[in-house]
Amino acid sequence: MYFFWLLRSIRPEDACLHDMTPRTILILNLLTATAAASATDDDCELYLAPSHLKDAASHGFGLGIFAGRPIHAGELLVKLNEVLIPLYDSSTLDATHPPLREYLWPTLGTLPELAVHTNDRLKSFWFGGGISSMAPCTSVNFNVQNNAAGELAGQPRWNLKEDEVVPSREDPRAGSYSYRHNVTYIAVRDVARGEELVVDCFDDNFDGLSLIDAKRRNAYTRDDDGYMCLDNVRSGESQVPGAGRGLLAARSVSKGEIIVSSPVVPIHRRDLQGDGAGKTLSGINNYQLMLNFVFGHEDSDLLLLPYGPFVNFINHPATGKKPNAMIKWHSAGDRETDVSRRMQFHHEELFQQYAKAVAVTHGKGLVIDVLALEPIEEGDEIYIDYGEAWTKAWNDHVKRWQAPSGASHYRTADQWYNDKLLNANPNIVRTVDEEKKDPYPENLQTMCYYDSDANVVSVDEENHIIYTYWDDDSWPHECLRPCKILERYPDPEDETEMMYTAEMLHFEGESEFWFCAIREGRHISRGVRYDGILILDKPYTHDVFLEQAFRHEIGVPRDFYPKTWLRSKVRSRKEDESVVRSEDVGDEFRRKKIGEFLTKKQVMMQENVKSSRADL
Ligand SMILES: C[S@@+](CC[C@H](N)C(=O)[O-])C[C@H]1O[C@@H](n2cnc3c(N)ncnc32)[C@H](O)[C@@H]1O
Repeated sequence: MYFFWLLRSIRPEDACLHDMTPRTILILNLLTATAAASATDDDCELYLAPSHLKDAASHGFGLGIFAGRPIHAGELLVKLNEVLIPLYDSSTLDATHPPLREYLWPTLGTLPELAVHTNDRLKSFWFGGGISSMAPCTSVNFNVQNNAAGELAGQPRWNLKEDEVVPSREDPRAGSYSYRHNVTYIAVRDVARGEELVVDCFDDNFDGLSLIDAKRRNAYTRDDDGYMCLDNVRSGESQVPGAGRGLLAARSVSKGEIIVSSPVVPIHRRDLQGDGAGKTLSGINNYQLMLNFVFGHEDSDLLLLPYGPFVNFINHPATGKKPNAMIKWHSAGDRETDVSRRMQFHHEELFQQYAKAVAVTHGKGLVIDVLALEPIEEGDEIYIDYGEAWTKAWNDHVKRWQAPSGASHYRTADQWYNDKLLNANPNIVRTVDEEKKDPYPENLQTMCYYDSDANVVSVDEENHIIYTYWDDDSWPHECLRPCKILERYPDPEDETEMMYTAEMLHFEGESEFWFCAIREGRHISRGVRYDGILILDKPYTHDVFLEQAFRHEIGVPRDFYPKTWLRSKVRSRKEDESVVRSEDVGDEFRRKKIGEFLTKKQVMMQENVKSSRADL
């Protein structure tokens, strides 16, 4: 049963992983960790370099992530463990299709527990730097797969490692960074040294054949154009009290050395603002949490989101401490390059464009370098100066902060699970009758996975339609909805386990066209196992939705932004005809088409719902 819990998010099509138990995966992880340790000093475990695939397959642009040593099937790429930034109710992103849209993933399917927080479940996304954003994706011939919050590799489902990373709701830091991290990938087959990482997605445009071609190419070496080793850093708990995670040096770095580099994706400031439609962005400054992770300047509407590995972890130093690093634009120097236009990763011509045009330019990368300002020892945290505007905003925020009512008792669902794991009998969910005597905290609700394809098995004496859906081979993880637990009884096949009867409930404002909408009648599921029931935060109750949560971009020095990007300059000058506009950028520079953001099954389900409603 426990094994099933761990494996439940593996889809049937992922045949190679199907054959592996979590135990096998764990053993493989241990074995491969040893292999990694024995790599020679010259080897860089993982590196960035111009992507062969994006060049060959007309599929995106710029840099890719490469294996500097062989990676074995089942190995978890723990090193590249990224912060997960959620975006909620982001209907504007759909309408304008900014470049950022191509770096986002749907929460439904992979992380439905994030989607259930908001009204519009199809408009909530997650962003992760590193592999999630840089690796090309394909539905065939991929070599790594998202580890969906740690489930595949036998890690705890709830991706909080240390409880103290989450601030108390009484603290002004509440909701100011993502509490979710540990976005990792697992190798689904052996990956050769020098091979580019390619992730699993539902994009059919890219058949993966070029991957075979790319595998034949020689591995890059440190001297090659665009090679950037990722071994200098790792993520870990920040040394700034209460600041969450931070970027730590994994080896000593000399003054003047480039610690890590990252491409950035341009975003228009309005794309992180609320459109007034949803409840999500109702705070004092009305911004998505993502604002706290982007670079920007108060005189510009152009924001830059770093999407390379590790860079989203960099903090501002604690009061009284100095930054030991700074960002600068990447420079390839005067070297002649034979890297093609598509593979080029730093398009300085964007400096000649207006902010408005840059913000809608798909596929032309810019790269920043993080430069050491002083010698940095292994284990030291790497800090950059977030700038005066940020520091003032932060200090004002701390002064203004008033803990919301009930803050001292507040626990997120993740924390609640962590507490619960410490107690006996963790696998019991309370029935409605038990809840009357022993309620769950007010901000939490019971939610059940639900299969809209479930078959009616009977109608009970009160005319309730009874469905059963539990099927170990096809985990119905697309649909998650509030439910109440009517009864609990021992599993007839294994008396040590419990089964549940649950009634599915409606979401507030649920659309009848949603493919997870409940069909007619009361929907009561029998035979639900513990794995099918989650205790989750009620919509809009999580710290990330706090009205007064801190929101401010990371400030760049004024001279870091070219004049064309600054608001005052644009206003005071007529548009220059020689300035390149976004229309000049062809479609071939788009990163990837993740199109509908729904899985194929979800699209089919949605169409079925619509056509069956139309027939009525
Ligand atoms: C780009 S993120 C850095 C990564 C972040 N620490 C995390 O765990 O996701 C920026 C956020 O980190 C926190 N932070 C960074 N430097 C800080 C500092 N000196 N003091 C307090 N909070 C800080 C703030 O919440 C800020 O909005």
